[in-house]
Parts: sequence; structure tokens; C-alpha cells
Amino acid sequence: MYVISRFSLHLGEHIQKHMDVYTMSSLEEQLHLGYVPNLSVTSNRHERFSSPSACMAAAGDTDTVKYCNSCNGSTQLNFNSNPNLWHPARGNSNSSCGGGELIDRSLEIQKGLPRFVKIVEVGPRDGLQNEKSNVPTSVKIQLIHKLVAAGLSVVEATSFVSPKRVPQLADAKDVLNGIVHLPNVRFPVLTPNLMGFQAAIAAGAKEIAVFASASESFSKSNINCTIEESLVRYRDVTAAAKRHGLCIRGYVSCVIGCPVQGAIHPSKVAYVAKELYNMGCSEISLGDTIGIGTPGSVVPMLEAVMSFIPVDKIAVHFHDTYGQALANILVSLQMGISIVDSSVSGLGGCPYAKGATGNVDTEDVVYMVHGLGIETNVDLKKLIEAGDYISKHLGRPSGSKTATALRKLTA
Ligand SMILES: CC(C)(COP(=O)([O-])OP(=O)([O-])OC[C@H]1O[C@@H](n2cnc3c(N)ncnc32)[C@H](O)[C@@H]1OP(=O)([O-])[O-])[C@@H](O)C(=O)NCCC(=O)NCCSC(=O)C[C@@](C)(O)CC(=O)[O-]
Repeated sequence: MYVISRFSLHLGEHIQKHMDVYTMSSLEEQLHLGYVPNLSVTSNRHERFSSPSACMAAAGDTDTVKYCNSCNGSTQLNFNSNPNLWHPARGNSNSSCGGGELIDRSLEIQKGLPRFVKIVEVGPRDGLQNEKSNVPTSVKIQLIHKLVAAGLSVVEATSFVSPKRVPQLADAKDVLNGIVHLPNVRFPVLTPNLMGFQAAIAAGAKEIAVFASASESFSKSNINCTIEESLVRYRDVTAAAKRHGLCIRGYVSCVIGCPVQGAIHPSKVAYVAKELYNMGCSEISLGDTIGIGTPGSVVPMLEAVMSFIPVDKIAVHFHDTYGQALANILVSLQMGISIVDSSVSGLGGCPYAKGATGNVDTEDVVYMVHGLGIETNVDLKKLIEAGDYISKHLGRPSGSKTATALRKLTA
């Protein structure tokens, strides 16, 4: 059973089981990414996705969407000029659906999906840290206000890192000053060390994020230390944060591959994630920093991490370099993950991951997730307005396909 493999198998054996089915695509060969796994749909996984318990709502879900009652929900298409309603709604009639094959397939896909997905908007930090032109503080603050107005309840606001390394976010204190008063929103900020932590506290931060890597070379180029050294550093930061009663998010970067080292073994990701979790991070965000992952490599990586960390504490953070982010998010949701990081208009990249493009854009994630009948509390129209605002300021079109398509439709 999947559940047994998730929680009981020794990780080494578990990963080996998946490594046995790894084969390389021609692209992965060119990139020297040996051991990047392809998806092998095992009977275990099929059972997991189709078992009755997979339909159960997670404890603590607070949304209002009706989940497929006993897996017998019907699917209806609502065509309406409101883009939020252009999706099959998850209904709950069971006899009127006629039992058609299409409906059965649709229900099969919906099984195991969460009822509510929490979007963590990372555009103001992960997005703007990579911009060549200087974005004025007032524009950053206005963008965050617009994102909050669109219903986003977690917006990663900025980083308290060395301004020599990331000059784009040198105004962290002023950005935070302009938003901390907003009620009922979480604004995590990145803190790489105690110095950053003290600065964040002084600026009024209520939540911090520490960021480690599963790749040694990325750890060195990004934060100038080894993985183990970073963990020692983060133990100090998280201990201080706990003393101040702050919430802590933990990142693991390069969870699939690294531009220098190539493929990263899932066990390495699981190790770093577990260390961060054990030191008190309440949420672990798994970053495919260079956007190389496919569902074939993402599933075994998630299974490895889920061996150690409860699924409701795991977030996924996909960059869309190879156009795989939405597919990767869909399989993550099917595995029970309900926290997704994304960036409005697909802003972003990483200054220390050459060639990485932006995060998956929030508009496309919201469109897909709503299309699956999952609630987010995000108003797509207002979100697109926030994306328009920052895109206009940056002088380029939005990176979101959804925003582009809906704008053409309403022009
Ligand atoms: C980690 C450090 C600070 C180490 O910094 P260091 O280079 O090892 O040197 P240091 O610790 O000796 O400090 C060097 C200088 O920075 C100052 N300094 C030191 N710390 C701070 C601080 N907190 N705030 C402000 N200043 C600081 C310090 O005072 C000193 O100033 P100087 O004496 O030269 O004038 C540096 O390497 C750094 O800031 N790196 C930033 C890396 C970064 O922000 N990367 C992007 C975010 S990670 C990411 O995008 C991935 C993620 C999370 O999105 C997930 C994914 O996509 O996978």
C-alpha cells in the first residue's frame, strides 16, 4: 500500500525502488541529468489515487466548496463572462450524472485533490529580486496591496539579505513598513542569518523564512556556505524566531536538479527538508529552482519528503523554465499537497541560478485550480489587475497565459 511505503519503508529502499525505473530522456541526457526519474505508474500509486479515503477532506479545511460526495459528484460546465466561473463545478448529484465515461474520468482525476489550496504569492520577493531595473519601494508596496486585495492571504514580501548580493531588495525595511498594518495577511520575509533576522524583527516581521539547498554547489553560490553550515546557522535563526513567537517557513532549493551538480537525489532533498522541519519550520517549501522537473521526477521526490514530513506541511515551488510547472502542481495536488507557491505574472528567477526563469504564474495556477473545483479565495480578475500593474511598471507584457487570454477576450 502507498501509505505503508510512505511512512514505513526505509528511505534508501524506497528511493531505490524508484531509481530502478529511471530512464533518461534525450533532453536530460544533453543536460547530463542522469538519474532523473520518469514516472512509472505503479499499482500502489493507482490505489492511492483511486482509494475511497483519497477523497476525504483534510482535517482543518475551512473552505465552502462541496467536495465530491462519496466520489459520486457530477461535473457541470458553467459558461459565464466571469472568468472565475468558466470551470466545471464540483457538484454533488450522483444519480443525474448518467455515469458517463467522461464524467467517470473527470472524477478519477479529481480524486485525492484537496478542497482548498493555499497560494503563497512570492512575486514581490522571488520575482522582484531578479529584476534588472530598480523597482521603486512605493511600487512594491502598491503591488502587495493589490495582491492582498485580490484575496491572497500569504505574500512573501522581501528579503533581509546582503544588499551587496541582492541590491533589488535593499529596501526591505521600508517595504515591510508599508504593509505590516494590513490585517489577516501573512508576510514572510527571507532571513539568511541572525543579522537578517534581527533586521527583520526590527522592521516588524511576524514571519520569517530560512532557505537551504539540496545542492552543495547552489548552497555555496547562493548563501556562501555548505549545506551543513547553513543548517547550523538556521538552527540559531529558528531558535531566535521561536523565542519571539514567530512563524517560520523553510525552503529547500534545487529539489530536482542543480545547474552545476546535475540531478539531485530525492533522499538528499528529504534529508534537508527533515532537518528544517525538526528545527521548527511549520511549512517546508520544495523549490525546483531551475524548473527542470517533470511529473516523472517530482513524484519520487515528493514521496521521499512525505516519508518524513506530514503532507499538509509541504509546499511546492516550481519555476516554469521548461513549461512543466502546472503539470508538476497537478501531480502534487493529487498526492495531497495543498500549498502552492507562485508569482504574479510569472515574475522572477534566481540571481544565483543562471537561466532559471520565473516562478509559475499565480494567474495560471488559480485558473487551473479553480478549474478543478478547488477553492483558493483568490479573485482572478483582481489578481490580473495586480499583474497588469507590475507588468506595466516593468514595461513588458504579463508572463501569464491566462491573463493574456482573458484580456484579449474582454478587449
Ligand atoms: C547569506 C549571506 C548574507 C552571506 O554573506 P557572505 O557573503 O557569506 O558574507 P558575510 O556573512 O561575511 O557578509 C558579507 C557582507 O554582507 C553583510 N551581511 C551579511 N548578512 C547580512 C544580512 N542578513 N543583511 C544585510 N547585510 C548582511 C555583512 O555585514 C557584510 O557586509 P560588509 O562587511 O561587506 O559591508 C549572503 O550570501 C546573501 O545575502 N545571500 C543572499 C542570497 C539570496 O538572497 N538569494 C536569493 C534567494 S534564495 C532563492 O531565490 C531560492 C528560493 C528560496 O526562491 C527557492 C527556489 O526557488 O528554489
